[in-house]
Amino acid sequence: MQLNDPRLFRQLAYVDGQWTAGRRNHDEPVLDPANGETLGHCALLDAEQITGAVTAAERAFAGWRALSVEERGRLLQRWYQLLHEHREDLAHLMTLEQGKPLRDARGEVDYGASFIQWFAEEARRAYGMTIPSHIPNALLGTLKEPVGVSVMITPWNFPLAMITRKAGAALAAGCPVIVKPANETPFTALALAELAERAGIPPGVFNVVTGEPATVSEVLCTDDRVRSVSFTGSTRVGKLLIRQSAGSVKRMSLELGGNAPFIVCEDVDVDEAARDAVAAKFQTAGQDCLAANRIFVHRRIYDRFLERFAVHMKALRVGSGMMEVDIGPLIHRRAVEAAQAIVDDALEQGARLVAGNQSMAPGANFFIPTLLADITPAMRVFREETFSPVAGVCAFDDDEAVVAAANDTEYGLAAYIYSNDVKRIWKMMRGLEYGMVSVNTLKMTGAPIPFGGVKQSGLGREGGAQGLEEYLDTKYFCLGNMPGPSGS
Ligand SMILES: NC(=O)c1ccc[n+]([C@@H]2O[C@H](COP(=O)([O-])OP(=O)(O)OC[C@H]3O[C@@H](n4cnc5c(N)ncnc54)[C@H](O)[C@@H]3O)[C@@H](O)[C@H]2O)c1
Ligand SMILES: N[C@@H](CC=O)C(=O)O
Repeated sequence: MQLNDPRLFRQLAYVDGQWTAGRRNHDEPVLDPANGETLGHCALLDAEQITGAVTAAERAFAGWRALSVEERGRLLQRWYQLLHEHREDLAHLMTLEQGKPLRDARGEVDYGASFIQWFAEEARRAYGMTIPSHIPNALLGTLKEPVGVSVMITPWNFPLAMITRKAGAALAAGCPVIVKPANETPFTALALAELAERAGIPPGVFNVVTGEPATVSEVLCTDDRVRSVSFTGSTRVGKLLIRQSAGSVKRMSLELGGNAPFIVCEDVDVDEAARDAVAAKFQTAGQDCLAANRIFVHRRIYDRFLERFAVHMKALRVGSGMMEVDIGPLIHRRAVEAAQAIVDDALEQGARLVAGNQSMAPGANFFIPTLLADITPAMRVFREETFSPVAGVCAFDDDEAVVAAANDTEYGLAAYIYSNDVKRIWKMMRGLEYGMVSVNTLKMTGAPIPFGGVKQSGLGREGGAQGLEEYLDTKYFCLGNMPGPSGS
């Protein structure tokens, strides 16, 4: 692997400041999704080694929480700077293991780094409060304290930002962290560990464990010393982690699947809306929790929208992320088969194939952008998060009906509205059962905003002031029998 700094390519787990192999060198290959070649191996730690990571984090907790916010902030700022200095290497590692175009990978390094900087500053504002006393001669108030050892289980689609959005907050709050990245994309996470070490983050404070997912989660979610579990991934695995963590009643933050509606009203510029819908659908090859999954278009502009959508979609270049492309490979062959099954199901049930010819795919893991018109709620493309470059579009006539159709899902992460009528936008926005609604723009995320969903899309928020709260407990205090006036 050609990196400017070869030491960023780590194949061992990082526990208590030590690069750690699996017992008997137990490991598994990590493949380049663009060509199936082996990039390297990730260590498979056993249950005892995972427990060792909890012990290390628990040991490191006292020292880390005792640092002033300025000292923790300085270390995090140094980590942030190192991410920028090594932006090109991090982006290369990410493209190789995840497949996304290099341009997008660079964007993710910037996006991911921004969370570290944000939380390094935001930790200064972890204010408690004083409470006007109802008890004579007492002083009442609250303090914010770090929750303790925090576990982060993250997906392969955003191998860097899904870690830093959690770890930036937890570390800033004073919590030690154990990250379990997806086995498809461990190298970006391990490079983050290398840079955390160089930034001076002490041993045991930032750990990256790799292993068989079910074993790792079982050990971490059932260990009493782990006080918080933050997970980004599928709703299926999220539910499993809730069950595993129930026995020890942990704090849980869950960023789960989405099934985003993209609603286009008839008063918009049709070409611009179609261009944005294409971008919202095909970002990260459709493997994005914010991807427009169901596109609802007012009947008056339906045909023209489909025509413009197809034009913009066909302009997307598909190929290895190392080349000048817009869409890289899907993460593995199973994802290609799943996308094809969703297309087949829709066609069998009467959807219209407007564009998309899978015979043009440049390799086994690639899926050619596909446009299906006239989709209905009976189809999988409507009900499921497709997580692939398959776009499903249908027409609507009435605002109330389209909001009801958009809400007809167990998910509630993000929704999009395109219109120029402010009263109509407001009414729709209030009616949509989603954690995030983006109006006339695709760009809605960033470090200062509370990212998260409702319904089965998750619990809690990441980013913004709310993101820090996920790693803080509120301690109430009552100082009784104090001199002086009370209740003021
Ligand atoms: N809401 C968000 O912010 C957000 C962001 C990114 C991805 N996602 C969601 O993530 C999903 C895609 O990611 P994915 O395929 O990596 O999800 P996934 O649930 O399969 O995997 C996520 C993580 O869980 C681990 N895991 C898998 N099976 C497990 C098991 N049986 N026990 C314990 N851990 C297990 C994986 O190794 C990985 O680290 C999509 O549903 C997407 O919407 C959500
Ligand atoms: N695109 C999302 C991640 C979802 O997959 C983000 O911006 O955080």
